[in-house]
Amino acid sequence: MTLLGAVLAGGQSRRFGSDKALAAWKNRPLIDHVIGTLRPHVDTVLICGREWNEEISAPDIPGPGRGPLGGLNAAMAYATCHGLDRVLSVPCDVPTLPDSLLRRLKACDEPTYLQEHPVIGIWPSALAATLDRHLAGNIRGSMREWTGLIAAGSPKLLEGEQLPNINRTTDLMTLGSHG
Ligand SMILES: Nc1nc2c(ncn2[C@@H]2O[C@H](COP(=O)(O)OP(=O)(O)OP(=O)(O)O)[C@@H](O)[C@H]2O)c(=O)[nH]1
Repeated sequence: MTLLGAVLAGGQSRRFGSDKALAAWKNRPLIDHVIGTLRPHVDTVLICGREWNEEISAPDIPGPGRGPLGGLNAAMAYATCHGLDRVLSVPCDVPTLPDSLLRRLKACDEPTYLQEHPVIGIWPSALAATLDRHLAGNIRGSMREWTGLIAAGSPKLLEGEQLPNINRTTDLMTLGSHG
C-alpha cells in the first residue's frame, strides 16, 4: 500500500509568538527535523499549508483558517489525485517523532490517530470525500469532531515514547539540546 506523509505546517503559532515551524533546534528548523524523521517511512512527503524549500507542497482546502483539518484535507486530495492509498499526518512542531510510533500507525488498516495528539494519524484516502464534505459544512472543523465522525481508533503513546510538542518558546528551552 502506498503512503503519503503529510506535514501539517500552517496555523498561527500564537502561543509561540513567531512562526514555530522555522524555530531552530539543533541548528535546523523544527520542520526539517519532522521531514527527516517522516521521509524514510513514506513514499512521498507533502508539506500542507506552506511552501518549503524544494518539497512538494499544497495549500489548505477549502482555504486557510480551517486549522489542521484544512491541511489534512489537502493531503487527502493530493493522495487521491496521485493514487496513494493512505495518508500519514504529522505536525511540524514535534521535532522528535518516535519511529516506533510511526511504524505502529503504519500497521493500522483502519483510520487511527494518537490519543495525545490527534494531528498524528493514519487515514485511508478513501475517506477524502467524507472529509471534504465535512469541512464544507464547518467554519473550522476540529480534529476530535472528525475522528468521532469516522469512529477512528485512538491508541495511546507506549511507555518510553515521548512527544515533546513545541507550542511555546519555553517548550523549546525545556527540550534543550537533548531529545
Ligand atoms: N496546514 C495547516 N496546518 C495547521 C493549521 N493550523 C495548525 N496547523 C498545524 O497543526 C499542528 C498543531 O497546530 P497548533 O499548535 O494546534 O496550532 P497553531 O496555530 O500552529 O498554534 P497556536 O496559534 O499557538 O494554537 C501544527 O503542526 C500546525 O502547523 C492550518 O490552518 N493549516
